Amino acid sequence: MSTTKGLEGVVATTSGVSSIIDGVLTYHGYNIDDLAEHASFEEVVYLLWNHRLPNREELSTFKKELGEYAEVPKEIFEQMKSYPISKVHPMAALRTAISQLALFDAEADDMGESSNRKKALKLQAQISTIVTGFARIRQGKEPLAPRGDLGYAANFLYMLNGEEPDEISVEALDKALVLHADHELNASTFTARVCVATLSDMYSGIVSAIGALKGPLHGGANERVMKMLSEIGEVDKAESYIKDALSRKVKIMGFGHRVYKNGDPRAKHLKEMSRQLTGITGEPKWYDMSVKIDDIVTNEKGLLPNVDFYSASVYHSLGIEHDLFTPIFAVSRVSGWIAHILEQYENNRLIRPRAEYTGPERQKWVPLDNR
Ligand SMILES: CC(=O)SCCNC(=O)CCNC(=O)[C@H](O)C(C)(C)COP(=O)(O)OP(=O)(O)OC[C@H]1O[C@@H](n2cnc3c(N)ncnc32)[C@H](O)[C@@H]1OP(=O)(O)O
Ligand SMILES: O=C([O-])CC(=O)C(=O)O
Repeated sequence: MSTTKGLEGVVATTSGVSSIIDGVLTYHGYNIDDLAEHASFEEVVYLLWNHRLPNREELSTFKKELGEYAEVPKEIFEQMKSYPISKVHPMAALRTAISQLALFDAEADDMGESSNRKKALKLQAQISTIVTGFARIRQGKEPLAPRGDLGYAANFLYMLNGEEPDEISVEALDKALVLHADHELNASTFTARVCVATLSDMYSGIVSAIGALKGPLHGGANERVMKMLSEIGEVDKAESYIKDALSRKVKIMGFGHRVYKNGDPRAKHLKEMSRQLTGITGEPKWYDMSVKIDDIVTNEKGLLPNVDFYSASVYHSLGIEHDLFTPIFAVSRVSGWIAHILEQYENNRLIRPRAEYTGPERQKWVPLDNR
């Protein structure tokens, strides 16, 4: 048996959802640069689930459906109020709430195609209500009912802040959601596929994926990037901070990637958004500091920023609390997880690789009293 640590380079499935070929990312064949420029998040979700772009009427129906399903059972919020809320990370709250959501869905274990499609809509619509509801509850406020007349990104910001967002914020969040929606067989998507390949239900797949996304080597990196920027505080302190961290072999969050060795194509879009938004908020130091760190890490280690690096200063500029960065990643990525779960169900086989045994052999049983 041969092993590849971390399954690097191992092709574990076929997929028609998204591709990374020669450093180019596509969702169902559409280049991420085109989608970032032209597509709304709802169009991207439709594309990922239906393998084609919607026409005007289909898009309008799809948006309406997302609006109709966005309300969550009141018990979800009642339960949140009983969490030890000051100590609960929003990703942990999200993981629990999505699991709880399944209890209120009579069709949770129905594997029929139309039932799965309905669950997909519910999950995509309700994850936004859950993340924003938790953010409000921990501030002592009541969650807000979703507004079906707003688009997905606008409704998220409305439910978070309690006021209609400005156009620039909506556009920025919408683009960030587009950029995070899917990414081939990343760790959380693989987790979701492994889970549902046992023919477990969609909610279980999403709960598993949230657990994987939460880790700092994956989606959890964006919050840590902002922690690092905040610790550095000023642009002229960046160089000594980063060089010191590198000399101590500390990983710089938001850099490096298992697949991209010549740069993550999403990073340039987020970099430009960071430049614009930090200019608008009058806090260009976050962008300047990020660029400085980018230069140092590239020069010192040859590592380039991934999607998590500039998204930190983008979300910060939108006034979003730092521990909500990864939940927002989940709000977007649930679309990709669902697309992969549907694809897995369509052509399923249990995912069960092997492990090369490295433990001791021929051990002799020792009775309890003799140990
Ligand atoms: C949405 C996403 O999930 S994007 C990724 C988000 N995660 C991060 O930003 C966390 C920081 N980055 C990392 O930890 C890694 O680059 C990962 C997890 C993204 C990729 O991991 P792998 O492909 O396993 O690369 P691996 O960790 O083996 O790194 C190879 C070498 O580069 C170094 N390296 C990789 N990333 C970094 C980093 N961010 N800072 C410093 N050194 C790094 C490693 O220490 C290792 O060095 P060594 O060979 O001297 O031991
Ligand atoms: O693909 C990966 O390994 C991580 C990543 O960039 C993502 O999930 O967006």
